[in-house]
Amino acid sequence: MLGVTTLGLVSVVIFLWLLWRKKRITYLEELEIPGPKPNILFGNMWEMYTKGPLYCLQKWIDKYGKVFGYYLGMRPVICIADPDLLKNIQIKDFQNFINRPGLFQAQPKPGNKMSHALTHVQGHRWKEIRSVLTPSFTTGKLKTMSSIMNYAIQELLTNIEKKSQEGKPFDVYKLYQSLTMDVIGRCALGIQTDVQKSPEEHELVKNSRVIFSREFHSWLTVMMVSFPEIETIMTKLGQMSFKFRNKGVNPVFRLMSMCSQVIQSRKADNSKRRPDLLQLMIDSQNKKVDMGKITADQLTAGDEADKYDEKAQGTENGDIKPSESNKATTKTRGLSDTEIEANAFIALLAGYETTSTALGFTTHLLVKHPEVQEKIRQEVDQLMAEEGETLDYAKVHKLQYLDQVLSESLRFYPPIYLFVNRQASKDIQYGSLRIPKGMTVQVPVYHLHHDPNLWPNPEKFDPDRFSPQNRQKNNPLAWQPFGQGPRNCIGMRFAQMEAKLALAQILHKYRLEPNEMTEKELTITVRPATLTPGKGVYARFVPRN
Ligand code: HEM
Repeated sequence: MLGVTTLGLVSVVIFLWLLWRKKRITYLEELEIPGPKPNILFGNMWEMYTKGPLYCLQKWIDKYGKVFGYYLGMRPVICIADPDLLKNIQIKDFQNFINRPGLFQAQPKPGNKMSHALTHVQGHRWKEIRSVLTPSFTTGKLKTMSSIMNYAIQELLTNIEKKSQEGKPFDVYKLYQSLTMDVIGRCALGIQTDVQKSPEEHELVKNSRVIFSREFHSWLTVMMVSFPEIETIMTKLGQMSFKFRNKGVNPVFRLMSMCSQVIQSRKADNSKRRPDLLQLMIDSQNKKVDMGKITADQLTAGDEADKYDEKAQGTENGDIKPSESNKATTKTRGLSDTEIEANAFIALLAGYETTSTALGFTTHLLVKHPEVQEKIRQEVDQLMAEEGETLDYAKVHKLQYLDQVLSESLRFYPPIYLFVNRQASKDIQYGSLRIPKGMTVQVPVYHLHHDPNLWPNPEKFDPDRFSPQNRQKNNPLAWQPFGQGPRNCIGMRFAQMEAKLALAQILHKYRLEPNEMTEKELTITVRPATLTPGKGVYARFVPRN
């Protein structure tokens, strides 16, 4: 009797659960947004898992157009590959799309430190934290950082020389990972690590590599998004698998605790003050941040002149209006200890992963295009002959062709392809498209970058797309390696300067040629949000005479 009752109850629960799921996966249909048919268990995640997200998103764009909906598990997503619509969402109506939703996981729970990191923090607090961190990336700060970057780049060059002399092919992507960890450690947190002395062994890089090691093609990701009910269990399993691959140590906790030690030691000793990101966060604790003065435009990282100027009034970009909350705010509290820790941690990871990947991708493209290498070399040689061999912020800005090459490399291989997402904070209508409150809007960065209507002959690597004359023809919203709008990448100018300083100095010293390990077509590993060279990046570094 008890058995029958239990069976009945279980059946009812399963029935209601399936009913709930059925309701969820008809949501986009109710909104009349076209898209692939979802499955009651996995939404459209199963197809993405088996065929890969790059393939699926392209197929769906081809079939349903530049605005379509699909289900990442149970989460409905509106994917928008139309730059005009994106301009509204990311820039004009930014105040209604401030938040970046978690895609594969719900937002970290409030107790989780990561919920305080700039990448995850929500609403008004995001603006406050971003306004504290933004001055770390002003022109003045970048100018002082170029010498620190150069110092680290010399160590990279020494490593390349040593490896080349050993005579065996080596993966230069790994050397780039140590470089970018070294640079971000020095520039953001003021720590001098010997990370480049032992590029394959250092604890900082080893832990970070594990954190970024998960692939999109992972059953954990599929289960996490498809069954939000068991997200906590899946998160625990994810942590266990991290620990398993990292000799029993949770790499997130390890890096967090390293950051915490650095913060404590800086706070304890005033003589350790430095003009860096960490110091700005610590100093904010004794101040009130005046949000009344800060506009959305000032928070947008851009490669033109500084926007973060206390005296600046109004907006430089006519499309960005100061938001309601900007107008209304007054002085607010600085960063708490937890916020400092979370943001030190995220700066370390963000500064390390993407910039090294961009350097790796660009190196591969340069090996394939010796004529492009040669043009950069001529530009660098000429600049160095006229202004000396030590490069700095101002000199790097004169390397116009190198800038074109980096922009084209970031178009061709955007290191981040599935992270530029926004969440609607209220119902909003664009023509026949209704975006309801809470909906996730996704920018398919890779596909925008390879859209033949936006980039003629998109599979051709052609730095001339970004020449001063041609640049004006490009739709600015069609180039999103760093996202767009006030929530774009805060480290954009930092990353560009670091990559250009490194490339200029490598090419001044070496000619890059293919060797027996160089892949004709680079294997790309598709991770949940990033693309990385799957089998490393190999080149012969031939010293110039
Ligand atoms: C080539 C290198 C880099 C690439 C391709 C890149 C790409 C991105 C992208 C696509 C976003 C999301 C933007 C959006 O949603 O509109 C982002 C956000 C972010 N990036 Fe980067 N990034 C790079 C380097 C860096 C560096 C060096 C740092 C730190 C110094 C950094 C820190 C951050 C942070 C903190 C955010 C979150 C910003 C916010 O939500 O306000 N990134 N990045």
